[in-house]
Amino acid sequence: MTRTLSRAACIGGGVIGGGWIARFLLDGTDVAVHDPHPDARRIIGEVLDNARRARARLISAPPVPEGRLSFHDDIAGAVEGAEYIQESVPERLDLKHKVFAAIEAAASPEALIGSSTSGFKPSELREGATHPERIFVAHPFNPVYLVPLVELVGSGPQDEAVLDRAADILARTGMHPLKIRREIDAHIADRLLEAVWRESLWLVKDDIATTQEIDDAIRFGFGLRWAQMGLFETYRIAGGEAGMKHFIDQFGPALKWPWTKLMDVPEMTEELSAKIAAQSDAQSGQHTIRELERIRDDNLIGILHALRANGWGAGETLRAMEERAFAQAHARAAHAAPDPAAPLELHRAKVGGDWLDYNGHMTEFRYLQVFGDATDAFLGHIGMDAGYRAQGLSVYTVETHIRHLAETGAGADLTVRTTLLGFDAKRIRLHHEMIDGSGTVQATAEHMLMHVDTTAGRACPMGAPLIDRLAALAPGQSALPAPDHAGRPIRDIGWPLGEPA
Ligand SMILES: NC(=O)C1=CN([C@@H]2O[C@H](COP(=O)(O)OP(=O)(O)OC[C@H]3O[C@@H](n4cnc5c(N)ncnc54)[C@H](O)[C@@H]3O)[C@@H](O)[C@H]2O)C=CC1
Ligand SMILES: C[N+](C)(C)CC(=O)CC(=O)[O-]
Repeated sequence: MTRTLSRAACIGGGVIGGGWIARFLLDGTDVAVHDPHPDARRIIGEVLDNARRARARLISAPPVPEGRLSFHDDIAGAVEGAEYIQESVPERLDLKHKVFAAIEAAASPEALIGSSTSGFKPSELREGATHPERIFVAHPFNPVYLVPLVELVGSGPQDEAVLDRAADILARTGMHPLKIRREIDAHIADRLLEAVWRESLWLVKDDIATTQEIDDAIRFGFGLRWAQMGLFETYRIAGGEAGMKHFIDQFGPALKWPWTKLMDVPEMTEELSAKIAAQSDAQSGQHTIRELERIRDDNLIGILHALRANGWGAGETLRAMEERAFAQAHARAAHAAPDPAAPLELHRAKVGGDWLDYNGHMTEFRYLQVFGDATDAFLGHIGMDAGYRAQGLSVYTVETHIRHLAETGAGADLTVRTTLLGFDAKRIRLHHEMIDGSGTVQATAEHMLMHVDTTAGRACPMGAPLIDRLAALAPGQSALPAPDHAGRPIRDIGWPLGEPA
């Protein structure tokens, strides 16, 4: 299992700093924050609420125990003992220099210092620094707790090692680090975004389109394509069978046509600013910013889930993050020391909003998912880990009986209590009880598992440590009262009609 960053410091906890804080905390890292804003705790708390909600919907693995959040009156207090420091103060170079000076005065010499800057180059950020080589750009995207990209920029080849260390740390939090080859104002993504932004300002200024119409042109059209194939792959397809070469031959000359004002920025007068703000209010003013954040988050999660299902782009980053969360959960289960004379609590889950069916209840396959994950947690607990499976040995479920006992709704915090109902050389019989936060039993499941030689494709006796761990659990587990429904089939209701049941 890869190691979680133990302590991070976040200097600045606004829109972006708040997102960083959430990403680190929800990954189990302790986060020390300095932000002089009088409402910093409230604002960060609200961002965290949205981030927790999003994370529970994003990945089905049991949540990693959150890190500890602490607030500090000065930068020195926040950076003390931090392995990784992220600066997210307003985009002013003089302010960033002051902040770096305060960080350097108190931070450990090994600590990495990333800056969220959208536009400044590392060489500018480093002016006056005592250890300039460890200051680099780590430019994230809003919301930082959901969007995986982070652009990493150094000042030259000598910074490779620092960027590699940062990439390793940030990849472990589920990010997709993109190392930029050479420093440049506004890195890669903001240069692209600024081009679209400048054209959009012209369209509003010249009364060609409103903010709503421009957003529709993006979200009903090319914006849908960008999340999955970007620009060049999309245009390759647009070249037809002849591909990119044909595309360039056809549309290359258009770049000389008067389609674009990209080199020319409209002056941001009071009038233009007020016009944009009024149109934006008309477009979205019915929602609070926090509501808009939740709408955005739910849509992003849906897109990420679709990409994960297709094994594509940012979906691959999500899959890796989820696998890591499951591996951490299984490792926790393997090291857990629950009372062997009581049902074993080895798995937890939260019901995501997209887990519901048309009745507003948790949909059927999610029950099997939660019970399946609880079985995996149990198997991890008795020592069936990746190393065991690598020997060509595993466990297959050969029979399942689920009872649905309550109307499990969105947001329910589920705990699964597992009882070992029996085992022999090749089989394990398990009972799971799924309870919600109030202790109400939502569902139960009984499974028969078969130990198999996966290469030969047939059942075979279990090896150590499984059989030894099962034997150790047996005295306590067999003393528990067996559930009265254990071993019962679904009740006969009489068939053909009229025949006694
Ligand atoms: N907002 C965005 O969409 C993005 C912003 N960024 C970059 O992130 C950085 C921060 O931007 P935002 O979060 O949008 O700004 P913001 O204005 O929302 O937050 C800045 C925070 O820094 C705090 N602050 C001010 N002086 C401070 C100091 N001396 N020490 C500690 N905290 C201090 C403020 O109280 C505020 O909470 C900027 O460099 C920006 O370019 C990067 C990606 C996206
Ligand atoms: C507008 N912005 C330049 C601050 C945007 C970014 O830096 C990245 C983002 O999240 O769009």
